[in-house]
Amino acid sequence: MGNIVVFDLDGTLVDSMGDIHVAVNRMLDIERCELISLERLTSFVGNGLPTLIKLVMQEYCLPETEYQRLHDMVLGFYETMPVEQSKCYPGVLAALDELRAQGVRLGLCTNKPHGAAVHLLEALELADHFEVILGGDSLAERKPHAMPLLHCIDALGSGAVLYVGDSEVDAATAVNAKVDFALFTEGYRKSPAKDIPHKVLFADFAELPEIVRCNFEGD
Ligand SMILES: O=C(O)COP(=O)(O)O
Ligand SMILES: [Mg+2]
Repeated sequence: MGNIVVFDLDGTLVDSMGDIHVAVNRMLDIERCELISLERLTSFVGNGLPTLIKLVMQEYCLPETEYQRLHDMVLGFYETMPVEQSKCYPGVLAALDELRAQGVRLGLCTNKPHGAAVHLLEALELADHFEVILGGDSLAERKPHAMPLLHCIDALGSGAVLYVGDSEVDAATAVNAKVDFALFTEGYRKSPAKDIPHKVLFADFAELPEIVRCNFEGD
C-alpha cells in the first residue's frame, strides 16, 4: 500500500492558456471572426475542449452545425503546434521529483484531450513522472464526474489519495470521488478560493511535498 497523488494539468502543473489562445485565434482568423482575448478565453477553460469550443462559438454566434469542423480544426492546430508559451508553474518539477523520491505514486487526470495532454507533457519533460495519464476523452465521462479520477486511482493501486487541482471542476470531481482535494490557488479558478471546497490550499509548489506528507500522516 502506497500513497497516491493525482494532478490536474491546465492551471495546475502548467500555465497553458497562451498556446490554447494561439490555436483558437488561428481558427477564428480563418473563420474571419475577431480574435478573442486571453482573459475571455481563460474564463471558458475547465470543462474540456468541446465545452471551450461551444462557448467560443456562442460568443461569435457561429452555427452549431459547424461545431465538429471547428473543434477538429482547433485540436489539429493545438496538437501539432510546437509548445511555445506553456510553462510549468515554478517549483513543479522539483515537487514531482521529491514526491517520487518519497515513494508517492503519481497520476494525471485532466479534461484536456489525451493526445494534446501527452503532447504538452512530453514537450515540458513531465510525461515520465506519471504512471497513468487520463484525458477528457479517455473514458465515457469527464470531470466533474468521478469516473476518470477513480479510474486513475484504481490504476495506481491502493493507498491514501490526494487530488491536486486549480478549479471548481476539480473540487467537484474530488467531492464526487470522495477524495481529499488540494487547491492550487494560482491557476484558472473563477471564484474566491474560500468558496471552493478543499482540504488544503497552496500557492507555491515548494510547499506541496510537505502538504502531502502531513495529509498522509493524518490518515
Ligand atoms: O481542458 C480543460 O478545459 C481543462 O483542463 P484541466 O482539466 O487540465 O484543467
Ligand atoms: Mg485545471
